[in-house]
Amino acid sequence: MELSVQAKKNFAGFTLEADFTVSGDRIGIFGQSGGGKSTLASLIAGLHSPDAGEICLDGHCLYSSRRGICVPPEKRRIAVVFQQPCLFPHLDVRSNLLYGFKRCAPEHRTIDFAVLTEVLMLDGLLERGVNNLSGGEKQRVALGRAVLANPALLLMDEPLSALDDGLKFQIIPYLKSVSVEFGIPYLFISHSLIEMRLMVDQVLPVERGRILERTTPDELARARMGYSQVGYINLLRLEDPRQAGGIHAYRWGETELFVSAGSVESASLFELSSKDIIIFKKHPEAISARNLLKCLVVKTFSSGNTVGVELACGSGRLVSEVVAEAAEELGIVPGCEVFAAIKAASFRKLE
Ligand SMILES: Nc1ncnc2c1ncn2[C@@H]1O[C@H](COP(=O)(O)OP(=O)(O)OP(=O)(O)O)[C@@H](O)[C@H]1O
Repeated sequence: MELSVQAKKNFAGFTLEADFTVSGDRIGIFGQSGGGKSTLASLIAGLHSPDAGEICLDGHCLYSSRRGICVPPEKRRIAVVFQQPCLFPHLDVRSNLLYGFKRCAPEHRTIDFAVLTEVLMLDGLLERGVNNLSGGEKQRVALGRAVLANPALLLMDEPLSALDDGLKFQIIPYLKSVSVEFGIPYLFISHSLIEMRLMVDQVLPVERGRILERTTPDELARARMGYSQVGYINLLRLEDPRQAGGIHAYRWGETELFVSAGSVESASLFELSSKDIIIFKKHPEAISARNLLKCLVVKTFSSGNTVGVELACGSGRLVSEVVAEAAEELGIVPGCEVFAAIKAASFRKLE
């Protein structure tokens, strides 16, 4: 997918100015509340018109003030999924889904209904009224309906914000798999950096109506580390859990990690803040932290007043954070060996 936007939109007290071209299948628009993300999305989808400019998707002009073009929303082949799933309350799941087909020109009706409902795990719910669904199930129906329209672009505006963490991280694999399975590129809008890192390959940060330089979600997380109270969030998929005393032991590549949260049932995604990893230059004799990992410093980077230290622990990577003076005093430079201590309680289970 290639999207180019040169557009200006003025509201009283707010101006959005966008000038970018992106290509790729999983693109994020990230920024704090009020920055202009939804305004940008509405210009792309055609829900609002720019004051001036040009918007093109895959070489087709959707809007051009100069050429007097403004393709109506239903003709843009852009499906939108909002924060709150807007389903028809009087229709069951099947009829809500099939509404997507109706929005689709016959020549584009190529998405296989049975395959889609299987990918989204909706096949057991088709006869159910949508009022009897959980929030996550409703959002999967909204997504299915959008996908059945076989759009050239799926535009998701904060689709996970209304869900609690457990559901959110369960839904993310569905969101990604429909894109892969049916070859539908998406633009994913969120103010959550973790969602960005799990959902997209490239990010356009939006700040006070301006679109900043494109980056990767991980680079963005590193750049913001020193300015964030939560630091850089390491995302670890831990596997093969087992009970170990009162806590749990998980396999992380070649390493075993001890974690207070969790269960013995299945692999899970955990977060671990860069602030919760303590670096020792020498082996500490006796510490209370349950995890002590021998690591190699791969890279260091600055962010605010802190230094990010990228550590290789076998095939796994972690980012720790130390104040600049500590990094200098300890001589933490790429290539040196260190020990990383992590308390079992520092891991937070996401799914
Ligand atoms: N129709 C409108 N009329 C007037 N002002 C508007 C309109 N739509 C948005 N705005 C203003 O434009 C600014 C950007 O809003 P927008 O919804 O695009 O931000 P956002 O980044 O999506 O925020 P959030 O994450 O809170 O949804 C805000 O100051 C908002 O009040």
